Formats: sequence, C-alpha cells, structure tokens
Amino acid sequence: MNLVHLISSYFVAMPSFVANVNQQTDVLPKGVKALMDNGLVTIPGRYIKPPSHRAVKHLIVPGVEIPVIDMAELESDREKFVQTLCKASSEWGIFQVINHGIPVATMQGMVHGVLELFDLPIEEKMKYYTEEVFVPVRYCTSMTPSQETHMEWHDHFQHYFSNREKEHPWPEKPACYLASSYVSSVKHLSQTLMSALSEGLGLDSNCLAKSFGDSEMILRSNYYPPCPNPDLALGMNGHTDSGGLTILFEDQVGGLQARKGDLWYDLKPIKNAFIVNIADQLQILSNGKYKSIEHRVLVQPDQTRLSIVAFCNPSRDAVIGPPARTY
Ligand SMILES: O=C(O)CCC(=O)C(=O)O
Ligand SMILES: [Fe+2]
Repeated sequence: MNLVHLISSYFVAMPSFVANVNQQTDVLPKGVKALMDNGLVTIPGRYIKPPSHRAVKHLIVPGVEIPVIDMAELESDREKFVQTLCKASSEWGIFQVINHGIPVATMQGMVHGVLELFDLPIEEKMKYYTEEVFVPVRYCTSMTPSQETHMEWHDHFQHYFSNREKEHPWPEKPACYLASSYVSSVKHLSQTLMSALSEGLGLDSNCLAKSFGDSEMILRSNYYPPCPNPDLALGMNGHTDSGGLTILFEDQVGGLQARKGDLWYDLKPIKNAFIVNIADQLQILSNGKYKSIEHRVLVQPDQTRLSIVAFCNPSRDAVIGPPARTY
C-alpha cells in the first residue's frame, strides 16, 4: 500500500470526517473545474472513493473497439444494417456510429460552445446551479452532491426538453453556445436508429417510437478536468442509463469504460463517430433482447475530457413494457 492509498483508507475509515463535509449544506459545491482553477493539488476527501469502488487495473481490457454501425449501409442494404445493429445491441448494448451524416462543423461548433460555457465565470454558472433534473437548464457537479458521500469528478450542464416546450430558454452567455442544430441532428439520428431497432425485433418500424409516446430529451455535457489523484476518484460511477437510447459524442481523451461480467472494457475514442448505448427502458421494451450496458468514466491526471450526451427518452407518462410480439 503506497502513501496515497494509506491516506485515502484513512479518510474512508473516518465516517465522521465525511459526514462533516456533507453537513456543510450551506456551502454549495461549485464544481471540480473551480477547484482545479484554484490550484488544487490533492483531491478533497469527499472525492476519494472507498477502495472497493475504485478502478482495478487487472480487470480493465484496454483499447477496445466496440461494434461499428455504418449508417451508409442503411441505404445500400437495409436488411444487413438492421441485422448488424440488432447483433450489436444484443451482444454489447453499445456501439459506435459512423457516416451518420451530421456535419463535422456542427459537432465542432457544439464542442466549442460547450467549452466556452464551462469557461464562464463561476458566478455566471452558479445562476443555473440546481439538483433538479426536469428543469430547462441545470449546472451541477457530480450527480446530487447534497446526498452523496463520495462525489464524482465532473461538472455538467444539462437541458431538459419536454415535449410541451415551444422554445427552449438557452443560456444567453456565451454567444457561441448554439446547441439547437446539434439537438435536432441528434434527434433525427435517434429516430432513424429506433426505426431499425424496431425492425430488428420483427416489429413495424414505428412500433418503438409509438411506445415512447411524445419522446423527450435530456442533453448533458460532462466536463472532467484533470484529477490530481486519478486512481482514487471516478469521473462517473458505474451505472446504466435509465432512459431509451443514449447518443454520446466525446473528444479524443478517453476514459469511458463498459462492463461485461467482471471486466471493464476501455473504449477507444473514434474521431467524429457517435457512441450509442441502449438504456433501461429500451431493454424492457425489447423484452431483454437489447442490453442496457453498465458504463463508467475514469479521469486523467493531465487532461480535461468532454462528453456531450443526448438521452432520448420515452415520454415521462409512457407506460413501458415489452410489445406482445417479442414475448
Ligand atoms: O462521459 C461519458 O463518456 C459518459 C457519460 C455518461 O455515461 C452519462 O452522462 O450518463
Ligand atoms: Fe451514462
């Protein structure tokens, strides 16, 4: 056990210390970027994961390429496309999508805007600070800091688009944050994938969309600054996504891992591709055929990582169950 591990086990074994930190409810955590901007050199105790929750090196499979879904094949051979998509969704529940038709300029513009958004002065970002999920604009750090003993090493901006919304109240600053064309492109991609996923279950192409009802979307941008003690922390804990279909765009830094059995597969970032994963409600709608895969994020000692995640979800009042023909 090295010194850092020794120190961390000390903190983990000191529940009164942890409780003390969390009792400071009057002090809102402003985020990990703010900590790093202020010259932090060692992570605070509340970011140190207990040893049983940390990444274990020998259980990580490095540099894994998940199945590739080539959207160009949709035109040339729809049947083969559906088969490949169905196999990837059943065996992995996560795949990369290439030739998706979303212009590189739209993706780069989105990344630029999001980086500027996180670069706003902390007072500006704190105007949006909330732990509520179903609000048009949310800035927060970790997931629900007031309830967490061990926090995650990321900050995020999140938008909830209800299907009743007419015009989304985007933050006024920065002027270059223009996310609406990115959102509509990603929504279109999700609809195309959902039709093919429906067909993969032997159903009409609009069947899954019908079950989703007036679908909703949450757009979440995750900012993972460098972490001084990356082995003690996690950018995001292992979880499955609770919604329908998740469409993720990441930079080239890496850190996203997907779990199969006891092993964590370290996913190699692919330039300008999207990573798509099946979430819980699509697993249910497919009667378990498509898998909602557990995933997590590791942090880096010297690099900031950004991911932009669109959760394409059923309507909040949709009743979800497997369609009769998939029993
Ligand atoms: O940042 C990532 O790559 C994963 C993010 C994620 O899993 C999430 O926001 O649910
Ligand atoms: Fe996720």
